[in-house]
Amino acid sequence: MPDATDIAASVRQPPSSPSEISCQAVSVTFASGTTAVDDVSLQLEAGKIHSLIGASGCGKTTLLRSIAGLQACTKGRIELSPPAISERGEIGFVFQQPSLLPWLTTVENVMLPLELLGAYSRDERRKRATEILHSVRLADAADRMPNQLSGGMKMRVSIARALITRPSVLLLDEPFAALDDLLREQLGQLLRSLWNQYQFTAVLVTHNIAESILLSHQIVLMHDGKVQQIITNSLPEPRVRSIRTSPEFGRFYGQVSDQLRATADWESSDLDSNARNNGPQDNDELNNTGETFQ
Ligand SMILES: Nc1ncnc2c1ncn2[C@@H]1O[C@H](COP(=O)(O)OP(=O)(O)OP(=O)(O)O)[C@@H](O)[C@H]1O
Repeated sequence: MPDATDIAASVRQPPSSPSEISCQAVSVTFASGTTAVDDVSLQLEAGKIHSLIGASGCGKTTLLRSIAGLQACTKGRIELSPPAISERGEIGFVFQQPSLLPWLTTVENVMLPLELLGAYSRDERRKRATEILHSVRLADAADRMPNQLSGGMKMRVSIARALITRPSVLLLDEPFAALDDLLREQLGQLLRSLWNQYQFTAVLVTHNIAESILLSHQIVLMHDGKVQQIITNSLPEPRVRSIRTSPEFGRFYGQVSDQLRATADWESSDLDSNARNNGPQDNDELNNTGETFQ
């Protein structure tokens, strides 16, 4: 474990390049006996966005927490190359709840990780936080308290806070699940532009098929703690909104949707057969919202 001086010094270095994440035969079994992750081997390419998608309880969050080092693996190992260490702010984590400290202003919340790491002077921390607030388009809200922010603004602060240490890996656990569909889409596009600007490897847990296709380069489908399928998403860049109406998007949508349905607990006839057969381009509602798997 690096000491405090090493940590502060390392944060002052230029940000490291994005890390590749290698999960080798990883299993996580809790004391209750539940095996949440079951012999998962996975290679997540550096500098790309990867989605983990699958039904509720299939082990997505547990795998994400294991990558972050927040959850020990019972078997197997996870390697990040170049290495990234949470304690040095090299792995950013965005939770579903923004959980900002209510007694700090927006900019102070964003500065907090640097403060905890003892990195930079207070002025430099504020300068860096202000720059990131610009990137998430919240510069005007720097001095507001969290209770003066909307849900979407709070999430943008939470993302800014995760990026302030310039992590080489950004892990996001259903960050947009509590937001309405339009906001969700806007924040997805913001995540894409931040990824362009800051160049990290991202792993995004989501229940939303359209979101996983629009945002990520690789879609990892999980079922019962296992990786069921890995889909490389070759949709062109940039991922502008109009891609949602392209035949390629529809094909990927059908592929992910069919695979998830094949292992879902409920009958596929409970869902809109039009969406299943034709993908989202022929379905106004899906075009607007994206189908979610719970
Ligand atoms: N700390 C824990 N102790 C015991 N069991 C746990 C713990 N955390 C998760 N589990 C169990 O492990 C399994 C996988 O949970 P996990 O949260 O990883 O799934 P998930 O795919 O992220 O689900 P969701 O989409 O609903 O968030 C579930 O059966 C869950 O109940």
